[in-house]
Amino acid sequence: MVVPSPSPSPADKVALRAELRARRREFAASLAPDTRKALEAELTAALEPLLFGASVVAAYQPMKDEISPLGALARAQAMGKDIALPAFAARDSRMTFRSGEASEPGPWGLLQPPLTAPPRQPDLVLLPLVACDRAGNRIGMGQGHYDRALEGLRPTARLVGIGWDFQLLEVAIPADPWDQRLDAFASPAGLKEIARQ
Ligand SMILES: Nc1nc2c(c(=O)[nH]1)N(C=O)[C@@H](CNc1ccc(C(=O)N[C@@H](CCC(=O)O)C(=O)O)cc1)CN2
Ligand SMILES: Nc1ncnc2c1ncn2[C@@H]1O[C@H](COP(=O)(O)OP(=O)(O)OP(=O)(O)O)[C@@H](O)[C@H]1O
Repeated sequence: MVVPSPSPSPADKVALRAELRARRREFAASLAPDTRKALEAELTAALEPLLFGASVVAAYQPMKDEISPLGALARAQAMGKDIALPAFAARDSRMTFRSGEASEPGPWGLLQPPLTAPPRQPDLVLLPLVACDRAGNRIGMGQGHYDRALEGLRPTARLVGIGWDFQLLEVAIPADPWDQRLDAFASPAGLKEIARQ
């Protein structure tokens, strides 16, 4: 008898993270620079309508395999919005969002605003991700940085996961109790709103 496969168990989150990180690495390595630029421009276009309604837009300094949200951030800045980026005092400290240029090396290998820059409460957060599913469950880098930082921002902040098209999975991602669900996923293919359950 063929038994339909159940949704993945929590252990599968670890396996999915490893698998999708590998896919992200291979995909990014396969992109010619012009192709990558064109895909990132499509992402900016997909995000633009969301920027108008926001006051404070948070994004991230991309790692080499991640799609860049910096085009959208530049658009937001040109519209006169406040922009913010993640910052950490130390590897084990809580992530905060701060305004200012990503000018200082951070403890996780990413440039960040100086810790003297003012903290911000974004109402639109563009989140990096390894993968997400159609219900808005997200797999990140596995440190819980966003889950913790976003706790206090709900329900006002809109959470939009950002990725290459294939990072939106058809399989369900097992949700942990602390996981913050996404409101939408944006990629070069466009913006997909997540239906509220
Ligand atoms: N571009 C980007 N910025 C981000 C995140 C992210 O996923 N992507 N984060 C999401 O929460 C936060 C930072 N969290 C991170 C958690 C783990 C690793 C990490 O494991 N990086 C390396 C190892 C480098 C190291 O250990 O110093 C790796 O890729 O293996 C990086 C960032 C905030 N900023
Ligand atoms: N709100 C929270 N309070 C306390 N611990 C938390 C909270 N959110 C996450 N954690 C801890 O962080 C760890 C990693 O969580 P998870 O695997 O969901 O990270 P992630 O969403 O993939 O990573 P990131 O947000 O950094 O990209 C979990 O083991 C959990 O114990």
